[in-house]
Amino acid sequence: MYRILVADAIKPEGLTPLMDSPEITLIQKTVDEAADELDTIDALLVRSATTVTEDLINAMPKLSIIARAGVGIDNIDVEAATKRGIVVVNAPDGNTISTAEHTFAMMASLVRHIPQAHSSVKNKEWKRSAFTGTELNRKKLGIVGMGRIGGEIAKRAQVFGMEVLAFDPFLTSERAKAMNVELLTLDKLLSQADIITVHTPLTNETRGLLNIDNLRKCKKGVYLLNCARGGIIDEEALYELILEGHIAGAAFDVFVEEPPLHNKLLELDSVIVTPHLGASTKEAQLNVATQVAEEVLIFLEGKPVSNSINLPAISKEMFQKIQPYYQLVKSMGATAAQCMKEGIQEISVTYSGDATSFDTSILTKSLISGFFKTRLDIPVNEVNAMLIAQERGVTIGEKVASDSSGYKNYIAAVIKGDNRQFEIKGTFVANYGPRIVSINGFNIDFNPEGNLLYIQHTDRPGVIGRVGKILGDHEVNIATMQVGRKEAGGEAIMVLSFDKPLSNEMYEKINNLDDITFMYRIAL
Ligand SMILES: NC(=O)C1=CN([C@@H]2O[C@H](COP(=O)(O)OP(=O)(O)OC[C@H]3O[C@@H](n4cnc5c(N)ncnc54)[C@H](O)[C@@H]3O)[C@@H](O)[C@H]2O)C=CC1
Ligand SMILES: O=C(O)CCC(=O)C(=O)O
Repeated sequence: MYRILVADAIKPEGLTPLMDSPEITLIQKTVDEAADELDTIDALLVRSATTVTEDLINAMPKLSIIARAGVGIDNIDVEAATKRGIVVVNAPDGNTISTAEHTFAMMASLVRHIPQAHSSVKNKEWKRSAFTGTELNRKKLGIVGMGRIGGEIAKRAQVFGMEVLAFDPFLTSERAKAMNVELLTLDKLLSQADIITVHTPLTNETRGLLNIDNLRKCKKGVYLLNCARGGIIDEEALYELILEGHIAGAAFDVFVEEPPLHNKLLELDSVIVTPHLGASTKEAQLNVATQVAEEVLIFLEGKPVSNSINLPAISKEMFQKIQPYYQLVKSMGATAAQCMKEGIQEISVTYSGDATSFDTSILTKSLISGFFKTRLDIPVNEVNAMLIAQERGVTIGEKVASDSSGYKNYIAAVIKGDNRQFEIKGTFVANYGPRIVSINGFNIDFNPEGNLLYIQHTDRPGVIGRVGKILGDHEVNIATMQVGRKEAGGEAIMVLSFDKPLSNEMYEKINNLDDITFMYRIAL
């Protein structure tokens, strides 16, 4: 049974897949109202009203997924979530069109003074010349942040006869050409545009991206819009430059402080505002609610999500391809961790054969999480595996190789420890499952599952029999047993599996036998 806290106003129709699941209880309360039950919550759904801080995350020990019904994730401490192994998902394109349309409506309102004229007429005035506006036709629109929303605004602007300038450090010139926009530096865009609109996320790089210094480079009489996030355009600087008459006016949907109770911009007639309404349409709210509900459901079913902020995106088709290898790599990591009782410096993973036909980074993360899970008592999964390795100074390597040693697919991991190296290789055999096929150069073939005992010993007659006798004398049933060696009379290995974990007594008895070099209990 999973308990999901829906902390903000998310359209109920979109949540139907969650409501219909017998495995799920939906709790529709704010975080404050749910204070007494935060420790029971498995999943948290928010819009922008709830700030998901590290403290809130820590108050929810069972939390495994945070879903943002919208795009911006600046209200979520993603770093704190990642550290805890909590997946963060959003709804990246459900509100794109609504936000682009809202920005466009704001732009038209701004240059034609529609809100001011509206208020004036409602006040029984009839001042026509006071509200003389400017055409959009043949004006230059500067778009800062040419992503999904920026792109939709560009299309609409072109239909209105505008020339579109763009600044986006991640936009290629080919893409800019295809969109028929002129890619410029920020300074050039600022100096050429008649109207400037920002559509970046709010990050450390974009906070104050438009500030007192570079806004002075704008043409006199420029109009500015912020329908992305409060703070991308410095509010103080804008206020000052409007008072100076350098900037003609601005349209803001978003503010540093929301609601903007202490914002001086609201005192200015030439500033028009809306209360963060970009995504507030029936369509967008249904889209984002449906997207996050589906993601949460998929996640709780143990399948990879598509719109994660802190995990690589995996489509359903890709998941089908990758799924067989999940268990294999997890158990490879866990086996290595239990056979290496020392600090480690490096884990490198090599993929060959069919295992190279997709993005393997998620598998490497799974292998690393399998490794650290057995060593740490904090939740470790694909979300925080890399961070955990990095914090412990472990270097991670990933490569592909053409030689798959005769297997259809082949995954090899080498773990370098402080004193020695451990090598493990595995494959997935259709209709048969995951198999470990080599450990430290010994060929072997076993199913990495359950309670295992790995024994390295001298290849001499009677060793296997003596191990078997001790176990038989104590009524311990051996479920499976595989052996491997490099050469007759040298070192050999055996891997046994049991229905129950092997007791300390049994372990000691076998370990004390002659010819045993070393052995490890492995729980998978
Ligand atoms: N007012 C509202 O209700 C809404 C506001 N938003 C805001 O709009 C933002 C953009 O949304 P999308 O277009 O869907 O995101 P997106 O990820 O598709 O586009 C963001 C673009 O910003 C660019 N960018 C990143 N850093 C930059 C920088 N330093 N300078 C210039 N460009 C930079 C990226 O390369 C990307 O192309 C969201 O992050 C969110 O904060 C989104 C939806 C609704
Ligand atoms: O939830 C909302 O209405 C805000 C939407 C938004 O700002 C976003 O999706 O980034």
